[in-house]
Amino acid sequence: MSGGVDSSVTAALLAEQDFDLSAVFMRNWDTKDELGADGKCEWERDWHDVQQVCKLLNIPCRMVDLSREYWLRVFEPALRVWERGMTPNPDVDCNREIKFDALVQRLGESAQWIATGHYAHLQWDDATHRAMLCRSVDRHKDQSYFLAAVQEPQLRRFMFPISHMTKPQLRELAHARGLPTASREDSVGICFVGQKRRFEQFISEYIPPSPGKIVDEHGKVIGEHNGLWKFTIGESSRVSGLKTRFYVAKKDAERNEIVAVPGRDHPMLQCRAVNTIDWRWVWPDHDVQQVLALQTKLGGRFTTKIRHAMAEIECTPSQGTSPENVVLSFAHPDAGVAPGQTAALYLNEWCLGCGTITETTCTADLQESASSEPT
Ligand SMILES: Nc1ncnc2c1ncn2[C@@H]1O[C@H](COP(=O)(O)OP(=O)(O)OP(=O)(O)O)[C@@H](O)[C@H]1O
Repeated sequence: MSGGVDSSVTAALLAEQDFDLSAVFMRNWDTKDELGADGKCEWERDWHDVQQVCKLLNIPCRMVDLSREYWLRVFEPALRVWERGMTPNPDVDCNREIKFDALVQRLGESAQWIATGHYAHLQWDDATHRAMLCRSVDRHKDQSYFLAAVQEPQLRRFMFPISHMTKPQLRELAHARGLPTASREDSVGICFVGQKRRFEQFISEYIPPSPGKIVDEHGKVIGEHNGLWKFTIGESSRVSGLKTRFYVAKKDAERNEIVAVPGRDHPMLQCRAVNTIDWRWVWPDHDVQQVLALQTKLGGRFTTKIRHAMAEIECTPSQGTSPENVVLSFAHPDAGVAPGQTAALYLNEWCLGCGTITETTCTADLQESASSEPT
């Protein structure tokens, strides 16, 4: 339980059934001086709420400290990715490394099943008796994207009891049960950065400034920046001294340069395909050929999701130049796609796994290669 309303309702639903239940709160962050507006650490407030809910439901609860594991396996690797000018997704890594691995190891045999308040659905495949990770009923809240790097042997021990509910239904139920967390706002952003702390201020405590140039698409210097990680691809940004807004099209880590373009519709912002590596298929024996064969068998379409909040893009997966490489070609261009991000692949409702984007191909790249082809 996290202290949020989703895991509170999860516990309440299970408490009404015949389970031998106990709650676990993970403390993932150790910094004592990061206080919220009320003078309490974020995790202290969360732990307090977990205890309140458990008291009401009459279930035992305990705290486990996984801050060391979180630091080593999620936060430090993410810092290295930000430093290289790329965009990691620590929430995907947190599920893979911490909730579905370090926590499971720590609980050992003491827990036969583990339930969380994720909006995702596990369906059981009749033929193989394996769990299929699927979207939840609430499409808007669906969190299967964050679980795309967790593999089936880990997933099969989990339950997602709120997968059939929408958030408004869940809040209603929380109020009806008188849960003290019923009105708690949804958590936003990276799980360890408290809601009130701004991302930039937080990360700048860990990554030193690294000044460099901002150039336009022709390489002309138009401004300066203080660190690649402060800029997000696709984001509109002000360059001091210039009146018009610019959009970040590219971050060049070797030159420590940002390429900015003048309009949101610029061809350098329109991503048409991504090259990905480090694939984690939810069913570990899957590969590109197998998922293409699945589509032939089951029908339907492939889509990819690159950020939680982003709309899905219809795509075609194909084998890249090496066995580790998967290329996802988009049916229509999309903005704001960046190296480092996690691309999850879906076949209809089924989330098949995810890879890490190493390279993007945009409309401008395609125009360039077409114009350089011999006529
Ligand atoms: N610190 C934690 N300790 C134990 N479980 C956690 C913790 N953080 C998250 N979880 C589990 O993972 C689920 C998803 O967490 P996440 O932070 O992504 O979602 P959320 O939608 O904000 O959920 P909630 O409303 O329960 O906080 C939670 O519902 C909870 O079951």
